Amino acid sequence: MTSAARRLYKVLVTHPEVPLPALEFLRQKGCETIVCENIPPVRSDILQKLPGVDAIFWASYQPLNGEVLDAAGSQLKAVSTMSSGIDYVDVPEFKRRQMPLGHTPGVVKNGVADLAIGLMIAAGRFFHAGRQLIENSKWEKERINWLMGQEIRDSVIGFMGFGGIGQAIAKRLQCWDVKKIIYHTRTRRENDVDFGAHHVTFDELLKESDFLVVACPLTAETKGKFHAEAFGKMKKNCVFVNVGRGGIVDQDALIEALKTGQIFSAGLDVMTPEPLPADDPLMKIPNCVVIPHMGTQTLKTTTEMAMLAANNLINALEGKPMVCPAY
Ligand SMILES: O=CC(=O)O
Repeated sequence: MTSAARRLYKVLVTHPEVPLPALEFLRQKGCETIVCENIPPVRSDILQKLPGVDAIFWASYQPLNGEVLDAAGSQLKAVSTMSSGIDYVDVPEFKRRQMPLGHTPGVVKNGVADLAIGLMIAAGRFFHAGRQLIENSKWEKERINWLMGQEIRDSVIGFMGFGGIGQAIAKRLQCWDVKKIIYHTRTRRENDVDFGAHHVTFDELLKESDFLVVACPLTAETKGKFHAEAFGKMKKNCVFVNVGRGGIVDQDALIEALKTGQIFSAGLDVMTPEPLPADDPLMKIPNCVVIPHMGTQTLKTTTEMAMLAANNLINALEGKPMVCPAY
């Protein structure tokens, strides 16, 4: 097909910071890109730019639902998020309309795994409490029994979820002299032997883990899964890390478990709400390390995510299956 005869697809990109290689790729493939200018994206602006587009590159955690699809119109052919988690997407509505939907799992695993290990260490070794003591001029001299943390060595590492992220963490831990790796998922992962990991029930996960890492998506099944009763079953030395989604945890119950010493400490990249207000009770707990949902925040990972989202769209526009369909 000559370039003159080639159909020019319009792609709305909802965020101006989408890495350039992805925009260049879309343009090379013959797409006109309409890039929203607001940071953070403004919904009314997105809705106003949507009519007539062929595809949507959704780089936002705002609800992606029927309103968006209606605003685009019947010529819309494909949507991809630039995220692994799609808890903000009305997937049943996409299914009902048979609208191709892509997302970007897989490529997020390395960035998130590095960060999860950082949180295991930061929470297990009281980075936040230590910093607070310095800030409050309470650095105690000549102490031995002070800020005593948990080591990863000789620990049972438990994963809630054992997909790409959990496995990337387990891979990194192979040289860490851990005692055992266990995980809970609905069904056993066939490749768990590659990581020396053992499938366990949810109760066993709670009762046996010295470090418990939440690395699963937020779904109807996982929502609020870590509640008071669950924290009550955990070991007192348990370091709880969440790189999944805040909604998987009953945050009040977590705060209580941390305050009462029911568990040892927590490291959270995700929480409720996001952004977390500075005066949230979570911020006042010394044995809790809180960081602002930055698991994928490296240039390498965000570029890979953007490229994957762009490839999802191009495939769908060319009538092929998306690289990573969300359903
Ligand atoms: O949280 C990050 C993602 O879902 O990609």
